[in-house]
Amino acid sequence: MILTVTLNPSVDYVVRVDQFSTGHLNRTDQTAFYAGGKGINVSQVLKELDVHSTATGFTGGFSGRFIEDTLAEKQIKADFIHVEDHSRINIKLKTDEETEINAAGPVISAEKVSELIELVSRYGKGDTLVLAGSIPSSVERDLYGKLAAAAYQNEMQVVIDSEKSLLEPALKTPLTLIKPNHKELGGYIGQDIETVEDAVAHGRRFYNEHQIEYLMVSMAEDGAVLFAGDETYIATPPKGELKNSVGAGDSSVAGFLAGLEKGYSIEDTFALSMACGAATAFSEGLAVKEQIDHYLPMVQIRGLVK
Ligand SMILES: Nc1ncnc2c1ncn2[C@@H]1O[C@H](COP(=O)(O)OP(=O)(O)OP(=O)(O)O)[C@@H](O)[C@H]1O
Ligand SMILES: O=P(O)(O)OC[C@@]1(O)O[C@H](CO)[C@@H](O)[C@@H]1O
Repeated sequence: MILTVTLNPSVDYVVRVDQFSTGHLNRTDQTAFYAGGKGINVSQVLKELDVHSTATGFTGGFSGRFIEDTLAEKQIKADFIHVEDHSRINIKLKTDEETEINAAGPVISAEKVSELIELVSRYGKGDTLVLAGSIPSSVERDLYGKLAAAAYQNEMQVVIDSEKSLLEPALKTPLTLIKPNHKELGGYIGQDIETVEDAVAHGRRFYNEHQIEYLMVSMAEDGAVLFAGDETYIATPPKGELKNSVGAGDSSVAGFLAGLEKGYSIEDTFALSMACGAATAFSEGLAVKEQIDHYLPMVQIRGLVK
C-alpha cells in the first residue's frame, strides 16, 4: 500500500482573470475548486493509474470536509487526522502568467502530530510512504526526518517531495525517490541549474553523495533527468499548450510510483512519470487516464552513454 502524507492539505481555488490589474476591481472569467496539497495530488493521479493509496495528513473545518468529500467521490481511501482550525485555501491566479498564494495552514498540536506518527507506524514491509509538500509552521521542522527514519526502520520505502529545509533532516535515511525541480536542486547545492547538462552534472554529484535509489530532477517543459544507480536517463516530454503547471510535479511522482508498483522497466517507469506530468500541464486540473495514455507514446527517454 502507498500511504501519501500531506501535512498541509489545501483547497486550491483556481481563478482565471484575463485582464488582471492590481489595485483595481477585477472580475473572474473562470473559477474552480480542487482538493490539493502535494500528497493528495499524488493519490489522485495514482487512482487514475489504478494504483491504490491511502491519503493522510491533517484536515479541518469546511475546507477539510471538501477535501475529504472530493477524495470519497473519487473512491480514494483517506485516513485523515482532524484538527479544529480549517484546512488552508491556496489561490492559484491565472492571468497571462500563473501566480500562487499558498496559505500558512492551521495550527497543529503536539498530540495531533503524535497521532500521525502512530498512524504511520502501522505500516511496514512492502508499503511506501510519500511525504510531500510543506509542513504547517506550528509543526517541528524535522518531522519528515523523524517519519522517514521510523518508516525505514519498519522496512517501508520512503519518497519525499519537499523543500530543502524539510528534506535535509531526512537525507540521513536511505530514500527510494526524491523529485526536486531544477531550481530546488540548485538550492540544495548552492548553484544555479539552467540546462539539462547542468542537471546531469550537479544531479550526479548530489546523487552520489546521498543514499537515494532514484533522483528525478524535473525541468518543466524541458523534461527531467533521472539518476538510478550508475545509469542516467534524460526524458523529453511531449509538446503542448501549458494550461496548468500546478501539480505537474506531483503527477510525475505518481507516475513514477505507479511504474514501480506495476513492475515496469526503469525507462517505462520514467516515461509514465513524464506522461503524467505533461497530462497535468496540458489540462485545467490534474492528469486523467485518457490524457496520460494519449501523451505516453510521445515521451522520449534516452540513457546517457557512460
Ligand atoms: N510545459 C510543459 N510541457 C511538457 N511537460 C511538462 C510541462 N510542465 C511540466 N511538465 C511535465 O511535468 C514534470 C514536472 O514538472 P515541473 O518540473 O514543473 O515540476 P514541479 O516544479 O515540481 O511542479 P509543481 O511544483 O508545479 O507541481 C516535468 O518533468 C514534465 O514531464
Ligand atoms: O505549500 P506547499 O505544500 O509547498 O504546496 C501546496 C501546493 O501548491 O502544492 C500543490 C501542487 O504541487 C497544490 O495542490 C498546493 O496548493
